[in-house]
Amino acid sequence: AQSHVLWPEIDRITAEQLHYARQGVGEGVWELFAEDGEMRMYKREEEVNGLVVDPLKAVHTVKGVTGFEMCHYFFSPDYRLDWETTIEQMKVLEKVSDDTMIFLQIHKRVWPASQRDALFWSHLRQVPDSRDPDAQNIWIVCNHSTEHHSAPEKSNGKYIRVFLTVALVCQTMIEPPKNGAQITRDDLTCKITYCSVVNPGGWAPASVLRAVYKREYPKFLKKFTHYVYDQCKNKPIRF
Ligand SMILES: CCCCCc1ccc(-c2ccc(S(=O)(=O)CCO)cc2)cc1CCc1ccccn1
Repeated sequence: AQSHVLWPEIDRITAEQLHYARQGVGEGVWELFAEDGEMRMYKREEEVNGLVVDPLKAVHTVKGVTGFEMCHYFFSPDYRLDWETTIEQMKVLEKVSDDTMIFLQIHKRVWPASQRDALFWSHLRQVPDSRDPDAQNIWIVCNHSTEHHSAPEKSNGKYIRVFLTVALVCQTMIEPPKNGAQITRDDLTCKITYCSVVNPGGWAPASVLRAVYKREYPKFLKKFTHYVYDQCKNKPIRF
């Protein structure tokens, strides 16, 4: 992927999002708006040109899966329609490399707003932890809006294009069994940070957008994490 024209942007945005995900929710004005078991979901209320673009940050802890497994199921197109309930269609426009693809997604219409689509590159990467060099247990998927010749903005003008930056950062914690036995899924914990900023791209009532985010994001993260647990529970562990 290093040769692709997008590579410098992918490298920069992925590094930025990793740094942003690591910032605690203590700083700044994060408002807790949803809790469910170990999941905590925060938002900041922000508007750009009168459009709601509330940044979202969720933290969650899921036992029994690794960070790689969580990021793999988030990245791979093969499973997306199993857990993403807000999309009508999904297409891989370009496979840049094994760890980088360009997606076009048509999202379900949220009445009374117009229907949206999202065009973004998606990049999966294992990151060495700068603070703990031998920690090989952090994975990130970064999704960021992009252009693409086969999905021009004005192709049919049927959908308003959203602009998004999303990061899923997952860290595997292992509680080694006392008796030196082999690691099982009971010894695994995945610490998740999910960050997203979605600019709706065109006008949508602030009240509608905030209601959608409040309803959809907790549902999405809960459904996604349960889906990955169920997919992995009877399979060999993949780090
Ligand atoms: C009037 C509504 C305008 C915004 C509609 C919209 C469009 C796109 C997105 C969205 C959200 C998450 C991703 S992802 O994390 O990369 C996973 C891959 O799909 C990509 C796109 C969101 C939303 C807002 C509605 C909504 C909120 C949470 C979840 C789903 N939908």
